Amino acid sequence: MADAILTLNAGSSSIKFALFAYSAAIPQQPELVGQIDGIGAAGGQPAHFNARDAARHVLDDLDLDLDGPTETPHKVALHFLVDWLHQREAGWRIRGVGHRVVHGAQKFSQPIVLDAAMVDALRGFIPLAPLHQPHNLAGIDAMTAALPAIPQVACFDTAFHRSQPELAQLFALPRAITAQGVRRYGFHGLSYEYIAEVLPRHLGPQKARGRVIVAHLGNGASMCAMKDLKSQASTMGFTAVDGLMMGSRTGNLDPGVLLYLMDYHQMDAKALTRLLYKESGLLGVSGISQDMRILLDSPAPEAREAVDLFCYRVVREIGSLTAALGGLDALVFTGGIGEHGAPVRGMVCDRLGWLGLRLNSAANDANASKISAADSEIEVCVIPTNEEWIIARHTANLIA
Ligand SMILES: Nc1ncnc2c1ncn2[C@@H]1O[C@H](COP(=O)(O)OP(=O)(O)O)[C@@H](O)[C@H]1O
Ligand SMILES: CC(=O)OP(=O)(O)O
Ligand SMILES: [Mg+2]
Repeated sequence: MADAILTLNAGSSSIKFALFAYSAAIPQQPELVGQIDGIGAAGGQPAHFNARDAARHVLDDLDLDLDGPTETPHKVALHFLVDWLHQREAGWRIRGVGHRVVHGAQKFSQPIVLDAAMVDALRGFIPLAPLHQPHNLAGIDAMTAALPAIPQVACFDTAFHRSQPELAQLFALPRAITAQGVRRYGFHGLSYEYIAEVLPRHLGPQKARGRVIVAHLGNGASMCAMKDLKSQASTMGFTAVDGLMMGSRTGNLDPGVLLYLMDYHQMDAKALTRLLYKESGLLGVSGISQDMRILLDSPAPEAREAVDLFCYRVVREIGSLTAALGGLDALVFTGGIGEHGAPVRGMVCDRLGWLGLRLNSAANDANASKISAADSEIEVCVIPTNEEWIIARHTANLIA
């Protein structure tokens, strides 16, 4: 039996997992990788499970009915996954489980080995990330129950941003509220940590340490301004609803809109949470879907407007982050939309000619790793992210 590290990334509508061979240097490619997505989808749509081996051969691909009499769809999905892994992991001995945990607040700026007190502390951050933290914790609970003797490690989405200058983390609130931890945290840190690690290979060591914006455009979307491969600023703030427009989240919003909805539409915190996180973004503006692929294929003007607004907001925030960095040397696209959405990258880059950015359209259409033209003043890259590998490596280091 060979030793392995299991990683779990339990998101708002999906659970991603990967199994890595455990060695002194964890390989970037997992032995087993898969996901359950479409968890809790509207209209009774089934969830979907897919798993592939190291050669990317499909091991299983099936619809899942997660409706249970008592348990939430996420919990049913986790039970399915634990059973499936039990059957499939034959030949592997799991030595540690690494979890993506979205919020570590000010308390955690490094990955940690979990114990009961730590898990309790993480539960205290649920109000800061209502769409993510409960699912992260459900994943930790399920794996602790299934593998009680195996160390569980939490890797935080917020940790990478703790290097930001104080001004980038502050809201213009009274000090007493700031002191309670109401500050800008930033998320998708495991993805940015991966990009920072591989960036010198793409840009060369010198430019990689320059002024770089990384656009992580997935279902959740944010951008990170980096210098010296460290986070200087991010579009996400106190929670993962801030910044860019997302699949079903608003991104930044005039706080006056919330006051208006509370005062004149009697919406309470629960109703506003649903509105801001689940009913807005690409889904709310298009009225069709939160899936960028569906909107790009749709002839409906509302779909077009949703995509246009998404790109416009990315461009506006690139302007803001460029100002924070004092200029721009390179732009990196990652995440599902960033890696595969050539039309989105094209629309964003076409609006950045004022920065001296020139796109190589053929390279962009081919999802090439470098998509800027030879005469572009800004180098533009597409780099597939690998949050799972970052989690596996931290886990291996901590349990060694
Ligand atoms: N070929 C594609 N073109 C455009 N968008 C795509 C493509 N493939 C995936 N996406 C989009 O990527 C998003 C999901 O990104 P992903 O990073 O997997 O999300 P998350 O990890 O946040 O669940 C969806 O909006 C999906 O439509
Ligand atoms: C923090 C966040 O938005 O995560 P995700 O993209 O997985 O929804
Ligand atoms: Mg993601």
